[in-house]
Amino acid sequence: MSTVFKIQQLTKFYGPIHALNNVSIDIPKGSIFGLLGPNGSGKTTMLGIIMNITIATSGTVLFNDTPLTADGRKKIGTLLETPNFYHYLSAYDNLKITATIKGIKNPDIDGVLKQVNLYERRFSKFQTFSLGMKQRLAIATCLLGDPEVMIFDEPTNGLDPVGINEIRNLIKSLAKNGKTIVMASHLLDEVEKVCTHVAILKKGNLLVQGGINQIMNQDDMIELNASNHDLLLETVRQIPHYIKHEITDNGNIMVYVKQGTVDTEGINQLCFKNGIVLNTLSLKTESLENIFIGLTS
Ligand SMILES: Nc1ncnc2c1ncn2[C@@H]1O[C@H](COP(=O)(O)OP(=O)(O)OP(=O)(O)O)[C@@H](O)[C@H]1O
Repeated sequence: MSTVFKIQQLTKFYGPIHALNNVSIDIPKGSIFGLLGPNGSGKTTMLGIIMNITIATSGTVLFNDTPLTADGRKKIGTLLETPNFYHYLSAYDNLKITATIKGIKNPDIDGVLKQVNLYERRFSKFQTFSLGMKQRLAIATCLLGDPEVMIFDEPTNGLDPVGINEIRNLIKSLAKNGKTIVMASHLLDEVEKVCTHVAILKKGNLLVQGGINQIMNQDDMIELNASNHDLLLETVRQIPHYIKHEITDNGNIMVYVKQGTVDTEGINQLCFKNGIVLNTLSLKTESLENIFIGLTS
């Protein structure tokens, strides 16, 4: 996978505030790249530097292996804040005006409206749109110049679950059609469901980056319980590839085994051989939220 953005040793000071500390990130072509971090961790600063809006104190950003030029900038669509739309004009007319302001010649407005699934409503007034539709129209403005990369800051901010789902599906379909998406988000569940790659920042430091599967590639967990709790506690240590166990809030036993080795049938047989009848046996996966909290707390 080639790299769209190569961010190298980026450092940013705002006066005494150290917003980014020697951060290096590779953003692969075709990825949906989630930039995560608690408030004030440097996400917006990072996006600003990528877009040449904010000047780095030191470090470099390469776009397709070269420093970002005005021509390169045209290949990047950004949605860092919600654009102003005319409430009494249609989706079509709003996009026509945006294209004129952006100096885009012969914009494919119909094509863009189809991509964001608003073509059927192209002649409806903006004020009749749901929040999700308004945000899809905002994303449509980024698509007007047919960018290679799209950068979003909190793209589902303020949307209800239906709107969030609409944007999630749209982002996935844009990536399927070859766009690279970079998005800053607080919503870990959203990132887990949408992103192919993530980087986690904390106080300007990069904690982890990589493919979502690689980052989520934690040990397997099995939740167990039986009426003979004490005997079960002794037995769990005999489970092949046992690492550790914890007691959960509801009194079950969470057993961690080496990733990819879990054998639920074997665990059931082992318990039964030891005179234990399990009343709970379920395979669990670590959520990105748990990993994030573990890394940032
Ligand atoms: N223009 C500025 N002047 C001074 N300090 C700034 C400026 N912009 C950001 N900062 C500081 O830099 C640090 C990183 O801020 P940044 O907005 O990049 O983080 P963030 O992860 O995007 O936060 P949030 O999730 O709250 O938007 C914070 O301490 C912030 O207060």
